[in-house]
Amino acid sequence: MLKLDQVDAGYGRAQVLRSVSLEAKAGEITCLLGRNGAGKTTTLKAIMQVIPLMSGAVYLESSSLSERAAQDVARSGVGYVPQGRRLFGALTVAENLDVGRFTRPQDSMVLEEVFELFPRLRERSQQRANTLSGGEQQMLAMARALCLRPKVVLLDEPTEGLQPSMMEAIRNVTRTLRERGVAVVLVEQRIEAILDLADHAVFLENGQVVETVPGEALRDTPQILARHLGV
Ligand SMILES: Nc1ncnc2c1ncn2[C@@H]1O[C@H](COP(=O)(O)OP(=O)(O)OP(=O)(O)O)[C@@H](O)[C@H]1O
Repeated sequence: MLKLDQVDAGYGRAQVLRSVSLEAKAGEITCLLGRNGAGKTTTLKAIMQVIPLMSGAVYLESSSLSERAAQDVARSGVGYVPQGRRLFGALTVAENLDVGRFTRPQDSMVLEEVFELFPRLRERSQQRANTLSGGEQQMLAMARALCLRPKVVLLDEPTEGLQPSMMEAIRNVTRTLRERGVAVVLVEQRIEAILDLADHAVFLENGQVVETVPGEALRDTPQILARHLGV
């Protein structure tokens, strides 16, 4: 579904990613793991073309996303939920969702479908985003990205700072996306939040992919986590 082929990318002249190749398949959760500063967020930004590639390519199905504008990448089927959520705080829940649907109104999710996934947002549809709890804000950020019915969803630390019940709600929606055939790319610091979700894990170190393992290996072989994350 989504493929990175030997991607080099960074900020200005500072190269962060070095020849990163990975694949995220439909109906699977691919976890990007690595220590602080390993390049996980930078990988998501390179997929979205928020930062330009120095070399290599990113493909969605067979079409190249390289050198497209970020909003074109979103329109062509990649939903991005960045760290920190980036909501419009002064707008209501419903208005934030309208922004999500604005670029492709004809086949975007109707509000009813979004609210089925996130019932809590239905009750708060007229509430301003900046008055929502952290967990509700994360739900809104995910809901907004899902409005365009993406084929691929990139989630950057979606459970960061959330209490367990909210964390579980986010994890459940992530599972639902997998069941619906979406390719999910998940960045998480908290291993316990992804251990049972991962279909594949890709370990990054200093901007390079150092190992890719299936989810079962992650669960059955604790040495893998110890080796790469020191946990
Ligand atoms: N806007 C930026 N300008 C310059 N360098 C940056 C920028 N953003 C990140 N970097 C650098 O790129 C490297 C990778 O950062 P990145 O945020 O991708 O790591 P990460 O694996 O997501 O880390 P974390 O788990 O701490 O979020 C780091 O050395 C970081 O300092």
